[in-house]
Amino acid sequence: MTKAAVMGAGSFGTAFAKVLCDAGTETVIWARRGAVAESINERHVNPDYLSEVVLPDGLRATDDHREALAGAGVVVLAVPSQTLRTNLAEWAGVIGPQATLLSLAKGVESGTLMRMSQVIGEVAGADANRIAVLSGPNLAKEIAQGQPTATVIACPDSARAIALQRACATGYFRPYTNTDVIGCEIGGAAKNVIALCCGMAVGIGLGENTLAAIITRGLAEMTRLGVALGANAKTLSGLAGVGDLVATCSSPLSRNRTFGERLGAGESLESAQAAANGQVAEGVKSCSSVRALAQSYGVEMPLTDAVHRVCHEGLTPQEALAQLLKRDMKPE
Ligand SMILES: NC(=O)c1ccc[n+]([C@@H]2O[C@H](COP(=O)([O-])OP(=O)(O)OC[C@H]3O[C@@H](n4cnc5c(N)ncnc54)[C@H](O)[C@@H]3O)[C@@H](O)[C@H]2O)c1
Ligand SMILES: O=P(O)(O)OC[C@H](O)CO
Repeated sequence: MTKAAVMGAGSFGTAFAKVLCDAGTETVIWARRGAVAESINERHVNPDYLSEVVLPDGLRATDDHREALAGAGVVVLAVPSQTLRTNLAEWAGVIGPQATLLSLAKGVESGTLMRMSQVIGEVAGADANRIAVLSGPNLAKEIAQGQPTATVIACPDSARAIALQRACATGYFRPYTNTDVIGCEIGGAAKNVIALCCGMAVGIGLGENTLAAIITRGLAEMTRLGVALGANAKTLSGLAGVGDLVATCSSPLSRNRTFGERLGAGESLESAQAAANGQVAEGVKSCSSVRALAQSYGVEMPLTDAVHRVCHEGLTPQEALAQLLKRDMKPE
């Protein structure tokens, strides 16, 4: 049976490692800190993330990446998108030549404007058929509690996608397959930015009409970008697009929405960052890379542009909102 190595013991790495174990897949999780690995092995608890969840007895943990990766047929990359390149560079030499690389990260790399599958291909020297991405409405805490959840596993090689689907399907976790890696990745990266925007609206004190408008127009702009990059528009209207957009924009569990809410309520970027307690709100960096990617393809993304200007150019959320409403009238 295939062994899976989950590289990263943050919220989603921990929740997904539990899913793999519950699906009957032999799983080892790599944690940066030895104390975290020790706690998972001895007390079946990750003290830093989802600490209220009891992890399966069968989940092994280590802070030694060589030990985690030895013999792994599936390597799950569960680190933030802006550190994936550096992390993977350390690990690439010991990943098996046939292993499937599954990215959980939702972001576009700053500077290179690469999607995560592109970063993985470049750093690991892996063929696109070996690289898969998982994306969908997947709030880690709800998954760890065993709440019914669906997701998408996208890989150009359908057989690998099906093998991954089998490796993580449980009574509460239902993965669908897709070959549209670009659509899934753009959905995952762009919805974090739209969730920041929704959070800002909530922080300002606005209601459901505004949120529905942001979600719907957010979907329109992320679909424009995805299609320009070669995605299938249907992917963006599925779980990895609309699904994730709705979950992230609506849930107080979302780090991106919560971060936006703090900005909307008048907190500074630094103060919102401090309150995040080291947990990643990917949209804060990806708003700039998604915006730059869109600009390079001549795609208009007014909400993403507004979020970038609030996060990085000193505009207040109220000013950004006023500017959005002043844009030229147009047909839907
Ligand atoms: N949390 C969720 O609900 C969720 C769901 C779906 C997808 N994701 C995506 O999964 C990815 C990982 O998210 P997460 O929630 O596990 O994040 P997190 O902040 O909870 O954890 C990040 C993990 O990466 C590790 N790490 C390794 N190298 C690092 C470095 N140089 N800097 C910072 N951290 C480093 C940290 O130790 C930690 O274990 C993100 O791209 C996120 O968008 C998260
Ligand atoms: O907590 P967030 O905002 O990173 O969102 C988590 C997941 O991506 C939701 O699908």
